[in-house]
Amino acid sequence: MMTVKDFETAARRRLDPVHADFIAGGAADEITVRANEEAFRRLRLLPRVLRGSAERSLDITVLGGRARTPVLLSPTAFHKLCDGEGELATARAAAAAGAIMIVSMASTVAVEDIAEAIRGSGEDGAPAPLWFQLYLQPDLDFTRTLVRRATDAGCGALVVTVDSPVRGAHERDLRNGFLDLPDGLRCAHMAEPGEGGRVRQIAMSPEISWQHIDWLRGITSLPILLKGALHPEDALLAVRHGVDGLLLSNHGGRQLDTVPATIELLPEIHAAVAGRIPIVLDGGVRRGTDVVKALALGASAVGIGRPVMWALAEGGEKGVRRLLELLRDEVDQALALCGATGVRDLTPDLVRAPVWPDTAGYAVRPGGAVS
Ligand SMILES: Cc1cc2nc3c(=O)[nH]c(=O)nc-3n(C[C@H](O)[C@H](O)[C@H](O)COP(=O)(O)O)c2cc1C
Ligand SMILES: O=C(O)C(=O)c1ccccc1
Repeated sequence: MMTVKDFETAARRRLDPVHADFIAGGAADEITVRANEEAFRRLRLLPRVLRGSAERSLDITVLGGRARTPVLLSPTAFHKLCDGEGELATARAAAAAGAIMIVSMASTVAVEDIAEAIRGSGEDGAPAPLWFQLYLQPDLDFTRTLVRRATDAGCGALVVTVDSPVRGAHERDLRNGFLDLPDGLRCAHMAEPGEGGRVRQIAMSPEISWQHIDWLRGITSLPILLKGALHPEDALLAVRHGVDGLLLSNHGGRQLDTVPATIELLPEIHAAVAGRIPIVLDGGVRRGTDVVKALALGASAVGIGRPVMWALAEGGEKGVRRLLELLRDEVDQALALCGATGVRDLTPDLVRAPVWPDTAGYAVRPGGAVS
């Protein structure tokens, strides 16, 4: 396994095709799924030379969380579809790599058990942080309980997904009839306590509004990241509502199809928040050079979704370890070739974009410069 692509190919061979489609698929025509990767490919790196970059560090600190790599694990549902150990395997691999892992609300292992599995396993006895992803539920008492569970388990931040007032139209799943988890698997956070307890469905609720963010702000002192706000006006509103960070994400093209690639939106969002809160970006990150481009354009870290699922399917905990290691090596090599010693040296002038409008008819503006 030398590249992320190798994991994708290997996972396809191992997974039930219905599950492979669930992972790879997106909404409707999957235009945004493809756009995320294509947009990274269109950008070009313009390196500096002779800057003496022998000593390099990939360490980052974001929202008080320290990690040994700028690549974090975006929240993805149902890891037990890929490996019997599910999220326990993923979390062990993330801890070994010093990577931040965002536990999905739709995980097949409970956050308490995930936290327990990595306790004391980091290099200095402290693994990189776990964050918890939340779909705000109209049942606020239930939501409050989940927030408390994540907090008590030691999670360092809450990631609130706001791009899902309704579920995206996953046409592959509809055609395949993949509507529910196989027997024996369940969403650990949605089960009522006790054997044979009722398992709730995660509600995607169109009634969720900024008032709910204010409510959440009032019940927790954990940092809150908003995941899935794409419009610069919403980024500004996030700052005004006391949100601590943005996870700039189009859900890997799984919600509204035809939204822009996240890397194309980054300069605009970066300009809008003007350094007041950190931005993490996900969507289409497959190479170390993608990571470097996103960091250069203002992201504090990047997330990966599908690659983690593929690596888990290919080789369980070991697979995810290898994935994180290879991405780390690629980022390190790209840093060296850019004449950078760390994330701080990555600046927007290192990224060049076509100046002509792309086929969608809008211009890419690296660094937020108005063209
Ligand atoms: C199989 C799968 C499950 C996902 N589950 C969740 C989820 O439970 N919550 C969430 O906020 N995002 C979820 N996402 C979106 C990811 O967090 C992330 O935004 C996206 O996968 C990033 O794009 P990438 O797959 O191109 O790296 C999921 C994505 C995939 C592929
Ligand atoms: O598939 C997804 O992208 C996703 O976010 C999700 C949410 C809840 C359950 C399963 C998947």
